[in-house]
Amino acid sequence: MSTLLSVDEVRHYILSQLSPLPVETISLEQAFRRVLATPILAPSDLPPFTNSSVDGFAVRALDVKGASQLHPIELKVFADIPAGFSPHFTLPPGHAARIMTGAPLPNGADAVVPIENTNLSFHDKATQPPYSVQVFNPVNPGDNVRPRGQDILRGHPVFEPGHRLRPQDIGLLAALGISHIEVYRQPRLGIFSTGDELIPLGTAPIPGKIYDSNRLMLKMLIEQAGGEVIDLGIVTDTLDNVRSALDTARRNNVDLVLTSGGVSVGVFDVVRHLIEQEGERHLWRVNMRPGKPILFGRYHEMPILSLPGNPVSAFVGFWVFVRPAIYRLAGLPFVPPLRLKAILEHPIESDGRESYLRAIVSYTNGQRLARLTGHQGSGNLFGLSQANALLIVPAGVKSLPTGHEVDIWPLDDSLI
Ligand SMILES: Nc1nc2c(c(=O)[nH]1)N[C@H]1C(S)=C(S)[C@@H](COP(=O)(O)OP(=O)(O)OC[C@H]3O[C@@H](n4cnc5c(N)ncnc54)[C@H](O)[C@@H]3O)O[C@H]1N2
Ligand code: MOO
Repeated sequence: MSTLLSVDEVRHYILSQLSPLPVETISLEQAFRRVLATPILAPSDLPPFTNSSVDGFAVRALDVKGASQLHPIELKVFADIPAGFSPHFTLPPGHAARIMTGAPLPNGADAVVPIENTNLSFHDKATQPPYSVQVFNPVNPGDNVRPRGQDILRGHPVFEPGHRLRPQDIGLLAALGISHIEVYRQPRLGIFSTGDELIPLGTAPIPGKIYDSNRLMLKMLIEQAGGEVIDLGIVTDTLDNVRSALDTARRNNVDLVLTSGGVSVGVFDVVRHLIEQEGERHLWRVNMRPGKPILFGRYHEMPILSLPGNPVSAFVGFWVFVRPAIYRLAGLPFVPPLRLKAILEHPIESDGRESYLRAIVSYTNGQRLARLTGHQGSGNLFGLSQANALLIVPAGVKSLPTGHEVDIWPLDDSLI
């Protein structure tokens, strides 16, 4: 048997064949999970003006020096500053201005006394400001004041290119008044499943046939990774049908085609045959379990990544190769997936390929413990669904004893 390529070699090669997609301008409304293509510098200070962090009275700190519960200091209330109002006056010495949280501090004032430290209670918005206020506590200059630019100064870098926008980032850009941004175009992936045995969901069971589970799973995985899906359905095992699906993908200008099934050594493994005869097969078969017969190539320039039909092989192949490929197209830098350590609860046998086994990892006495879920056959989706991590056995290793420390990939956030 020819030597199999290593997982790292294959991933490296696939990434070298793909580049970030062209840049487009979109509105911030559409920006969730999109990847910035240009740096963003703060166009203005944030907050844009010095303002109060409490509801209370803006004062000159010197005026309330020595104030106490027994000896309050009384100040005349000069004005009212509701949020949204811009005060065009200077607070005269010996005076206070009623101010609401977020409202601009008037010139002359250098601190705010919270309403709780005065003889007054909360007023509703419509209430006229009182004639005077008694202050029970002193304040230092700057107390309860949020200076202009405290959060970020104009011209300061906010985000670098390659940053994927989260809700809080979008909130920040909105606060800065940025309504449009330049991002990499979202990767568009065409997907289809191959196999004469496949029937679509919603049809009655037929002897010898199985439901096409890969397409739905891969569709969700693509969307989770930030890609857009062009669903090309189920394709039966003929060269004509596979060619026609690939041509449809080309017409839809997909950035990458993802297929499942038909890449092993069977007579009906038509995806591989078609790519070998009418496209370019760049690589095939990786030293990995499950997922060995993965194929990468091109069909009339269009990159194609073909995953094995076994559902767990398709899932693992996606995690190991397709997700990084989508990230590359999306303009994200390659970051190796987060690996954590766990201790084996039982011995493990492997076949020497780099293995991604389905595991349940739990915390006991501050340690992560790992055990395998059910039968590890690459067709067994239940075992995958039970797992909260993939347990990685390195290439060349055939057995690991109880207590051995292994690497795991969390499949959900509960382990992080
Ligand atoms: N003689 C050999 N046979 C096989 C080898 C080998 O090296 N020598 N490799 C095995 C390995 S490893 C894998 S993985 C599979 C992959 O084969 P294919 O990619 O060609 O996939 P299929 O044969 O089409 O299907 C495999 C398996 O998966 C089921 N399947 C396919 N598509 C779907 C789908 N969309 N949803 C659910 N299940 C699907 C299919 O019915 C088969 O059971 O080859 C081994 N054989
Ligand atoms: O590589 Mo296959 O994916 O072992 O099942």
